[in-house]
Amino acid sequence: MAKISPSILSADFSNLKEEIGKVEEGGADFIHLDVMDGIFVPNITFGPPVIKKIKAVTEVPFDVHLMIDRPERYIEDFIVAGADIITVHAESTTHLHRTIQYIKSYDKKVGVALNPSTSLESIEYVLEDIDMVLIMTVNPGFGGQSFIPAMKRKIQRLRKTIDDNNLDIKIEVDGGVKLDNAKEIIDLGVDILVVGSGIYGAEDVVQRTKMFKNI
Ligand SMILES: O=C(CO)[C@H](O)[C@H](O)COP(=O)(O)O
Ligand SMILES: [Fe+2]
Repeated sequence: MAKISPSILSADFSNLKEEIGKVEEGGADFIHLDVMDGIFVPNITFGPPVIKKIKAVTEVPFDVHLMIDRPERYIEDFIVAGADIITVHAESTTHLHRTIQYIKSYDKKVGVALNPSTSLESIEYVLEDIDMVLIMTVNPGFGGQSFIPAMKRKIQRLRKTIDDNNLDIKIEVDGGVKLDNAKEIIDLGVDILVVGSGIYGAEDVVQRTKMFKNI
C-alpha cells in the first residue's frame, strides 16, 4: 500500500496546528513541507523557524522538500528544526554527492528530487547512496497544477532500475496527484504520494486523507 504525505502548501497557514491535526487523524504517514526560496523556484514559503514550531504539534514524521538554491547551506538548520527526511533537488546543488553525504552524516534519510525535464541519468551515480527519489510531476513552485503525463514513463523507468538492481529506494511522486489519478500512479510502482490541493482543497480534510489512504 502506498504511503501518503499531505503537503501543507495548500493548507490554511494561519491555522497550521489544526490543519496538521486533520491529516494526522486521517492517517497521514508523513507531513510534506515545501520550502521555497524565490530563487530556485518562483515562490517563497517558509523555513526552519516555522518547521520547528509545527514539529511540536505532531508525531507524524516530517518529509522536507527543499526547493532552494544551494541547499547545503541550510541542511543543519532544517535538521535541528525537525526534518526526518530531507530531499534536495539534483538541479539545485553543484556537488550533489557531497550534499547527500552531508545529510547522511546527521543520520537522516535523504531524498533527491528531479524537475520534470531532468533525466534519471543525472542521479545514476548516487542511487546507492539515497533513500528516496522524488519525481516532480509538475514544475516546482506552486500547488494545484496538473500532473504532466510524460512523467509516467519516468516513474516506470525508475521502478525498473530500482528493481533490476535490488536497490533500497522509495519512489515519491509530487504534483497534481488527485483522487482520480492516484490509483493509476500507484500502479506504476510508486511508494509515497504527496498530495496538496487534493487533500487540503477538500471540504472534509480528515475524510479525504482516509480516502487516499484506502486507494
Ligand atoms: O512541491 C510542490 C510544488 O512545488 C508541492 O508539494 C506539490 O505541488 C503539491 O501540491 P499539489 O498536490 O496541489 O500539486
Ligand atoms: Fe513538494
